[in-house]
Amino acid sequence: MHAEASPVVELCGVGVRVDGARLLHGVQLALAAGEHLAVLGPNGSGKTTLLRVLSTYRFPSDGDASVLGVRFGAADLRPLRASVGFVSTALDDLLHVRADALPLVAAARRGSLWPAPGILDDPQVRATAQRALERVGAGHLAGRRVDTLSQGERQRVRIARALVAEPALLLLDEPFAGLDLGGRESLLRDLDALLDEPGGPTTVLVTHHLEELPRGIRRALLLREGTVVAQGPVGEVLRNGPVSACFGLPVAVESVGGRFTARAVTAT
Ligand SMILES: Nc1ncnc2c1ncn2[C@@H]1O[C@H](COP(=O)(O)OP(=O)(O)OP(=O)(O)O)[C@@H](O)[C@H]1O
Repeated sequence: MHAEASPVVELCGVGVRVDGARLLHGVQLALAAGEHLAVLGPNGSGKTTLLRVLSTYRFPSDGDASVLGVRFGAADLRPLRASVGFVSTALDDLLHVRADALPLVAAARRGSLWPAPGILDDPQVRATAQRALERVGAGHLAGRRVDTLSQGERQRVRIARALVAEPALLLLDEPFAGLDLGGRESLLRDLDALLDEPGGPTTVLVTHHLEELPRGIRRALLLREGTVVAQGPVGEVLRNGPVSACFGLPVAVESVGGRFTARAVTAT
């Protein structure tokens, strides 16, 4: 078990190389319990690779990594995985599943995709799964078949499946991909509430878009070509200079009421 004071995430000089390609290089990161981080960067900058390291499924080629107090290479990482929720449409197992949301969420509590017959007979399992749906504003979807849900609704079911195991670390890879403006804003509100929960999971959210940061995320890390361009409090990192350097074009960043917007600046 990890000590209470251990950082949730600690990366020291972490690099990932695959077949001679350098996907990440020299990443330093420390996250304490309750600190939420946004990882931003252009396509191919290494965001998903970083999440895979944090999920413990990608072992770094260089440097030291610890998640929830367990150091990579020093202990079996598999038991740790139950405490890390990883939500990604790339791992999409929910697109064609002909089952209702509630048993699917309950199944995730046992680490499986397909709900075993009678899984909801246990009132505690049922209540836990219902609560996980409610935490992401999806309690009303409990009896809906997942393959009939909209993108935004299905995304909530994915997040509920991650939450039902009570993870200490929640990794969200582009949670707003495919959502329209209303869907994005609605999911943002639900994530805001989740991030504000006392004792809720430390969350790392990957996105390309500054507009997609819940207010509860107070730290940001900018990646470009596998290297950290800047990291720190959102108010310091999400500024014209660092964001322009990260995306490789002049960008004007604005912040209104804790939300950010970015637009490319064209020469007139
Ligand atoms: N197994 C692999 N072998 C070689 N290169 C890889 C492998 N996996 C990823 N890459 C490359 O590593 C780079 C970083 O990929 P990654 O998916 O982490 O980027 P990303 O920032 O999440 O991109 P996107 O925003 O497009 O999803 C990309 O150039 C990608 O092509």
